[in-house]
Amino acid sequence: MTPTSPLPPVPVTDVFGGPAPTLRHPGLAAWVEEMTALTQPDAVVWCEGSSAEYHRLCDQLVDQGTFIRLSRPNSFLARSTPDDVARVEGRTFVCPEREEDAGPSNNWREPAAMRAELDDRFRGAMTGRTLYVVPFAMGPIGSPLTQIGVEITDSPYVVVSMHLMARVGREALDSLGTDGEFVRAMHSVGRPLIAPDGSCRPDVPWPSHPDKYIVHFPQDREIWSFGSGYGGNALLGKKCFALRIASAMGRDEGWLAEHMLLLRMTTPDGHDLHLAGAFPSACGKTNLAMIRPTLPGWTIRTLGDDIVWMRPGGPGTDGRLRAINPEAGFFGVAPGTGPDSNPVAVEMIARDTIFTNVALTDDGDVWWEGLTDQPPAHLIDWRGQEWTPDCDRPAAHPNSRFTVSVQRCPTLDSAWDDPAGVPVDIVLFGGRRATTVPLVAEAPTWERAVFAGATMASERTAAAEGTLGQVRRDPFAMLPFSGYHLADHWTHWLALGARLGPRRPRVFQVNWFRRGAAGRFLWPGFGENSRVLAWIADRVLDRAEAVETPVGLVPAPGALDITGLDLPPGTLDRLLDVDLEAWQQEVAAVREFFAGLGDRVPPELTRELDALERRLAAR
Ligand SMILES: Nc1nc2c(ncn2[C@@H]2O[C@H](COP(=O)(O)OP(=O)(O)OP(=O)(O)O)[C@@H](O)[C@H]2O)c(=O)[nH]1
Ligand SMILES: O=C([O-])CC(=O)C(=O)O
Ligand SMILES: [Mn+2]
Repeated sequence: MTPTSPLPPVPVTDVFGGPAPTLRHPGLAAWVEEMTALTQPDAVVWCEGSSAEYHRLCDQLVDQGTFIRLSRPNSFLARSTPDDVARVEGRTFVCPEREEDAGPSNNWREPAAMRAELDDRFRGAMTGRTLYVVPFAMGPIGSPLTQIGVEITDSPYVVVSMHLMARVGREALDSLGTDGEFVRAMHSVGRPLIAPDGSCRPDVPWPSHPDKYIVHFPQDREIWSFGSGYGGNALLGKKCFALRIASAMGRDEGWLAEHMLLLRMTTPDGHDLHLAGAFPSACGKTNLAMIRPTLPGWTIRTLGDDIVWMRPGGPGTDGRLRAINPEAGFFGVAPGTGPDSNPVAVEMIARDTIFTNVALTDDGDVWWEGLTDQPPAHLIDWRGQEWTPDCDRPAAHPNSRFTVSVQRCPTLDSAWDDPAGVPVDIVLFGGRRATTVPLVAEAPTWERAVFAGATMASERTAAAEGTLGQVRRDPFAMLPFSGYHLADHWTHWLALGARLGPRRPRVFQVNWFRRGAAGRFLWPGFGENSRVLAWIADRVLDRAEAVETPVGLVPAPGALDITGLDLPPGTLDRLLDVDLEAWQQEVAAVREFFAGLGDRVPPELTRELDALERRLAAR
């Protein structure tokens, strides 16, 4: 090695070149210094989360070609490179000390070996760039459920996205005090502007690196993300912290971090019920969270669309599960979002929104499949290429997204920022299944509820790399997001149910995606899902009829309100049908799945599987 002269001091400022905030937390200061020495940026900028900071960085992103300013107010389009459009599950690692604690669903490496590899990747990774320090809170400041994180990143796109998705800045920093605990979230796009031979190279609109690493050390509450600028890989408050790290914290501390939407529904006679629903990626959480009910008299208010943290209420509460949405923004799927399917979202994203990988119209606005029935005659597609309707390719990437603050949501519930959270009355498990799973079924016991969550399966979507349409087991919609062994997660749910006793939420399985012979969806979905929610609410309020099936309680004839729906005769029967042969195959698939998880599967769930098999045989 050639001897190196000591590095010149790196300027440390705020985003305008003014003084950085005075820091009272020596542990945080030391970590930032250590990361600066490792990655060798030209400058260090501390973020305070102000709107002036947001606008400054957006202007900078426009200047450097990452953002295109749109005609809708204060909105921007970013186009990623074609190899950086979704989460990379194959390059995502969960690295506790012992491999068996990560479980077979997670990629694992021995932590010291992984740290050495990351050290190599991050050494000098930010040369020529600015290192941003982004303190953020997940959850309302001052809530017992809230956790603090600090993301270090060399991507201003990530900084502005974090502004929208989390509570960034001063308050988060202050709530750390002098020695508060925080999650260390280290991110680099992995494209230094000074090559190893010392030569400079120009920046590109979407810097990234072909070898990506999304690494979690749950025991150290630490995340290292390298090579990607895409949402789930780079906005580290979201999947990495609020699900993978937080689920491990919850296991240790008796709470839950789940891939769920959160809403409040009010019945026509004024009952308020809170619902938390787990659906895999791109299976309808955002849509359900913002549903505009077609049934008269029902109101839905939005609390969250992707992540819920919940714990049994502490002293002075009613002992039920209390839930918060730890995020402060929505990172939603664009395709399929239109005035008919999700009018609330369409209104929400009319301004102040960052779009990624959608198409650009000739008048400087955005378009994607499903926004309008007829596509515009000419577009620039998500790759920046000319597009006309006769092109044989989508104009927007199937996983193109909008990023927007919750404040823009027209149906936002007033309690979304309540430090106490909301009580959970109902838990929903949903998936995308063309066959087998009925439109709705209630789990009659807690064991059967946990069994329903543990055996969820769904067709693969564009939200992650992989083959679309293939059915895979996705327990609790957490397969790609659990920070520990999946089967331990089920044990945790069983224990929590025992602790809650009669204050447990009621649990229902739903499937909006069952298809008929012609391959078309049998159920109209979207706003019409309010009919299913109404039956669920009335079950909880003890005023809706159900009939038993081997797979749970389904609406009795006439109990699900379908008045005014244009359903061909027999459709509801097919939607609620329990196909014995399909369920026998399901039992076999679950048995194989359980076998792959070894002896960590709780015996309660193996007993439930046997019981299901017996109920099917008895039919
Ligand atoms: N047929 C049908 N499609 C739906 C329904 N709800 C949502 N979708 C479609 O499913 C896709 C994903 O919906 P989202 O609500 O964005 O899914 P999500 O679970 O929030 O996705 P992530 O943000 O990846 O976690 C969109 O293309 C929707 O149009 C429904 O009730 N019926
Ligand atoms: O995390 C992401 O990239 C988007 C998302 O919500 C999911 O995939 O569930
Ligand atoms: Mn999601």
